[in-house]
Amino acid sequence: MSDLVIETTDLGKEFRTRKGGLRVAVRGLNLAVPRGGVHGFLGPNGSGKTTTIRMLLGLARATEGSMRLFGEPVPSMLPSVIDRVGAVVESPKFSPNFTGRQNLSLLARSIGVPRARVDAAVETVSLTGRDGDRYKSYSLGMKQRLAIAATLLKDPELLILDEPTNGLDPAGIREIRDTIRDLGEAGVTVLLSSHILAEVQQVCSSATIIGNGRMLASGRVDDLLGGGTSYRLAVADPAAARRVLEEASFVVAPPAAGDDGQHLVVESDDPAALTRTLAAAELWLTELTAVRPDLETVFLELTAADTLGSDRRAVGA
Ligand SMILES: Nc1ncnc2c1ncn2[C@@H]1O[C@H](COP(=O)(O)OP(=O)(O)OP(=O)(O)O)[C@@H](O)[C@H]1O
Repeated sequence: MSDLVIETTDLGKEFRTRKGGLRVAVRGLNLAVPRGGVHGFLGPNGSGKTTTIRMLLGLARATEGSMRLFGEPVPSMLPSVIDRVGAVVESPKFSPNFTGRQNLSLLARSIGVPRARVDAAVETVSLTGRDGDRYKSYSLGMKQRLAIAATLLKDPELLILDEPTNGLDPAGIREIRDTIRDLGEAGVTVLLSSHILAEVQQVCSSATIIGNGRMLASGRVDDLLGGGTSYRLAVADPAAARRVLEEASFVVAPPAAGDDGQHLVVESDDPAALTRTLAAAELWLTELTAVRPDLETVFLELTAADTLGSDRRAVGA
C-alpha cells in the first residue's frame, strides 16, 4: 500500500464566475504528501492552496481528477478517515467569554474525547498558564494556537493548516512555527500551506510549490534548493583571483550591476580547493562565505517563470 498520506491525481477545480465565465482555480494537480514530517504547500495568493485543501476536506467538490487520504478515495470514503485528520482552514468559532480551556473542554465533550486530551493539547501548543484566560483576551497568536489545540483533541495523524501564521507578528509566527515543528517531530504529518517562505524553509522537510493552480515543483526541501553551493569571497586583487580561478576551471559568476568590485562568487562545494588554488598564487582570502539558495529565491524564480508560461518541474524523490 502506498505510504502517501495525501495523494491527488490530475485534480482540477473550476468556479463559475458571476458573469457566467469559468475560473480555473486548480488544474492537473498531483500532490503527494508522504507520511511524517511537515510538508509545505506553497504558492502566491490566489494560486489554489485553499481550494485544494477545501476539496481534500470535502468542503468543495473537485471538477476533475481524484484524491486519496490515507490511501482511501475521498470524498466517497471521507467519513472513514476524517477522524484521523485535523484541520484549521477558517477561523474556528470559539465563545469569547469562555476561557481557552472551557472552549476546548466543551469541544472535547461534543466530539466524545476524554478530558485528558485537553491537557495534552494545551501543553502541545504551549498555552499552559494562559488556558484559564478568556478567549477574547487572547492575542491573535494565542487564538491560532487554541485553534490548533482544538484539532489536536482527536489526536490526528494528519494536520492540515491553511496559512496558520496569517496576520501574526514575528513572535506569534515563531510560536506557531515551533508548535508545528514539535508536531512534525512527534510523528504527525502536517500539510502547511503558506506563502512565507523563510518560515517554511525552517520547518518543512518537503514541499510542493504551486502557481496558477498547477504544480511547479515538488520534493524534499534540500532538493528544491538544489545541491549547488557557491562561495562569495574577498581578496585584495579580485581581477587576479578571477583569472587564477578560471584557469583552474572554477566557474566564477560574471560581474553584475551593483557589485562592489571587491567580491567574487564562485560555484564550488569544496572551499578547501578554492582556498588552496588562491593561496598557491599568493592571493590571500580576507573573506569566504557560503551562499546557499533559499526557498524564497527558488519560489520567486518558479512563479515568475510560470507567468511566462514555462513547464513544471519535479525535484528529487
Ligand atoms: N468560491 C469561489 N468562487 C469563485 N472563485 C473562487 C472561489 N474560491 C476561490 N476562487 C478563486 O480560485 C483561485 C484560487 O483561490 P484560493 O483561495 O484557492 O487560492 P490560495 O492559494 O489559497 O490563495 P490565498 O493565499 O490568497 O488564500 C483564485 O483565483 C480565487 O479567486
